[in-house]
Amino acid sequence: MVREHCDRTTALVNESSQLVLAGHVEPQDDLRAERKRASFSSQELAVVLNGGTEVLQRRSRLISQLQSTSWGSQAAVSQRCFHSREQLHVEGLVAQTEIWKLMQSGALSQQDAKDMETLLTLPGGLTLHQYMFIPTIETQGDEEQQAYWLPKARALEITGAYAQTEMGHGTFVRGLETTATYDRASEEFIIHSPALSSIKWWPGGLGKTATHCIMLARLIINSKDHGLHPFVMQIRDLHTHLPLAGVRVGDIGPKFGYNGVDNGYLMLDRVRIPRRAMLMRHARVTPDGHYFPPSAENAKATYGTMVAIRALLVDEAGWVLARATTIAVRYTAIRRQTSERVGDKELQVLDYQNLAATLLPLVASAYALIFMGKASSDMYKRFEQDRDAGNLASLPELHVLLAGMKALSTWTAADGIEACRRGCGGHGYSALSGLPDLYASYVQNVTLEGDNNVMSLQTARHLVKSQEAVAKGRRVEGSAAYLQRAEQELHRKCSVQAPQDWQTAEVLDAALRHRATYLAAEGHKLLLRHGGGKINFAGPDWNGNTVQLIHMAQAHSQLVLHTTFAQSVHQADLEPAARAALIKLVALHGMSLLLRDLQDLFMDGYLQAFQAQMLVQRRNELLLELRPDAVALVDSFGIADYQLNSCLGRSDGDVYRALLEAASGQQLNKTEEGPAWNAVLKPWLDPASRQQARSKL
Ligand SMILES: CCCCCCCCCCCCCCCCCC(=O)SCCNC(=O)CCNC(=O)[C@H](O)C(C)(C)COP(=O)(O)OP(=O)(O)OC[C@H]1O[C@@H](n2cnc3c(N)ncnc32)[C@H](O)[C@@H]1OP(=O)(O)O
Ligand SMILES: Cc1cc2nc3c(=O)[nH]c(=O)nc-3n(C[C@H](O)[C@H](O)[C@H](O)COP(=O)(O)OP(=O)(O)OC[C@H]3O[C@@H](n4cnc5c(N)ncnc54)[C@H](O)[C@@H]3O)c2cc1C
Repeated sequence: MVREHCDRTTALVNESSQLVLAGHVEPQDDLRAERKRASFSSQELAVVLNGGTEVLQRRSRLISQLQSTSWGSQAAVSQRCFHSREQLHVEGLVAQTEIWKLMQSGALSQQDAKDMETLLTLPGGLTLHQYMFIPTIETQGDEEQQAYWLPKARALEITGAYAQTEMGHGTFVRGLETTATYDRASEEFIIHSPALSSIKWWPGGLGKTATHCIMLARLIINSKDHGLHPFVMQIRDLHTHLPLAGVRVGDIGPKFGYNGVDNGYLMLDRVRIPRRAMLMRHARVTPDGHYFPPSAENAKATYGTMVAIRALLVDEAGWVLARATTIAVRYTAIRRQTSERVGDKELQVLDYQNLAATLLPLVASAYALIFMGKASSDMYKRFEQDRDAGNLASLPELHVLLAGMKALSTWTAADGIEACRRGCGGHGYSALSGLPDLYASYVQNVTLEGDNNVMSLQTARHLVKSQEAVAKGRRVEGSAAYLQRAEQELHRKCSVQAPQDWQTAEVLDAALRHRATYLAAEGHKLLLRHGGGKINFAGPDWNGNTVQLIHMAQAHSQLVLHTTFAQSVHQADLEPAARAALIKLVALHGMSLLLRDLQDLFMDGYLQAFQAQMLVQRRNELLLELRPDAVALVDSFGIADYQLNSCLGRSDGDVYRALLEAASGQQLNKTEEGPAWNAVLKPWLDPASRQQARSKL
């Protein structure tokens, strides 16, 4: 029936094709023309961005494999937006367990399995098992504990969640309330939720999937509180999947998006777990109740899994924004709207300056974040190697860099998806565009794994401390090392004399560096003034100035992001035409960052009005120069139609046919009269039924 309906509508469209206006252009022709006029080869750039031809080939192989399954077929993927929470939950788990099976049989490597899940973009109840439960045991369990838990977790004999956040506290980790009281007589911990606010609330997979969790609880021995520690805790029976005695567990209900995942709650009534359930790589409790705390440099070891995930989130942000911009740029290149006279060729909406000024800087941000993601994961890998050799010296720098970058990257990606959606007009509001779901399931990233404001304030704390160190004549290393020259920097003025000057890397770097230095110096001064010459990192001095401090951290992270982008393009193995386009993109990125907060550069007289006008002029010229490469730039992300799952973003540009087919094929169109006809509409609208009803009165 659905198929018939679809065929009929398509036939109608074909029949009426002789009636089209003279200026009509087929969308596919528009995309073909866009590709023809690009200045570089998107295939070659895609190889560089994705890390080699093998990566791209491997990905297409994985997509073919997915398409040959019932759970990963194109039809299954495109039907997802019509499904209920329960369906999505089961579908997510089917896909994850099937992928797990392939991995265990040796048909997929661990990396293949992760990539397959990314391609499928169907999060499930096992995501936290992979990304937080297993890694926490790997990094915080001792050898014996790893040998006991990891084989079971990897074989999926148990499944885990990461239970840290509680109803009353997510941000303030030190304030969590669940207790783990040691009972020396039985050599057990008693895990208990002492208040409503202490109920674990939010952990992914905890609601209906997990049999176990990493339980973050305060360790109490002989009434002494030793603060937060991780425990591996069983919550469900392995035969029946029912909660164990003393455990109340469930799903927290529908969310803004991400609804296939069973984020859960967990309430514990004095549940006993063995002493060796406490992960003891860093801190230990002996059978007779002696506590050995972690060494000073491992003091923040309990926070380790969060740092790892923040690195992943930075890596993910650029690719998510790449998906959104691919959809929006391709669509706005085929979408034509308005001509002076009816019947003339209408303009591609991407040629309106307002759209180019929205979308092209977002394309630049996606590139910047992809390069930043690579740099962050390289940095994290180096830290892992050092950590495994017992050296944690790089953790403080890694934490402050990733905290600020997690905030900047997820804010940029989330806001960018929504801007892409709006840029697509009415069709952007349709779920068939792929953008509403992408936004709804992505925007959580500005909150989870450390709310972005809070993360920015961690970076701000470090910047203020660095300013303090410089003032006291101490050296500052790492990403804030530029503050070493704050004194000289604050006397500098912008050197721009002509619009073209804004294009040079030195000028843009200098302006972004000046802005970050100025804001750090101002933030430092502000806190000194409020503290009467002393800096307080808590209390009213700090809490009453967080707007300025967050802004300061953002300026710092933007500087790091931009310089990493510029350096990465400089070092990348690119053909000359692609390099030329990317150099322009780097410039657009820097200019867009400056234009967003231009007032900062006026505050201390760094910039003059004529220089600001030149910046706007040069940015506008750059939009025109980059416009012919817009489609090639998004094609270069190399994102397959399968993964885009969007009627608007499809690579052949056949958008309108795709919309019609997807709309007419859906469940609500299963019957011509619609599901409400018989019971609801018919008694009102059908004259015979009305007559019958009246005669019964
Ligand atoms: C194509 C690629 C795509 C790949 C696909 C990948 C897809 C990704 C998939 C990922 C799936 C995972 C989904 C994740 C789901 C969400 C899970 C959660 O939310 S779980 C729940 C997540 N929950 C959260 O994130 C909670 C957020 N809250 C917190 O993290 C903390 O409470 C706090 C950091 C805000 C404060 O902590 P507090 O203890 O009060 O600390 P103070 O402020 O007093 O500062 C004292 C000192 O400590 C220092 N320091 C601090 N942290 C760290 C660290 N980590 N380390 C080192 N140091 C650290 C700090 O710098 C300072 O140093 P100094 O200045 O003295 O030298
Ligand atoms: C989809 C999703 C999945 C999640 N998955 C997990 C999981 O698997 N495991 C888990 O343990 N947790 C999980 N969480 C919880 C998540 O980590 C927390 O929601 C997050 O850390 C924010 O904490 P909160 O909710 O307490 O926000 P709050 O801290 O209550 O934030 C409320 C507001 O107050 C502001 N604020 C709070 N403190 C400060 C401060 N010190 N300074 C300035 N502003 C402040 C914030 O910026 C925010 O605007 C998940 C959350 C979501 C949304």
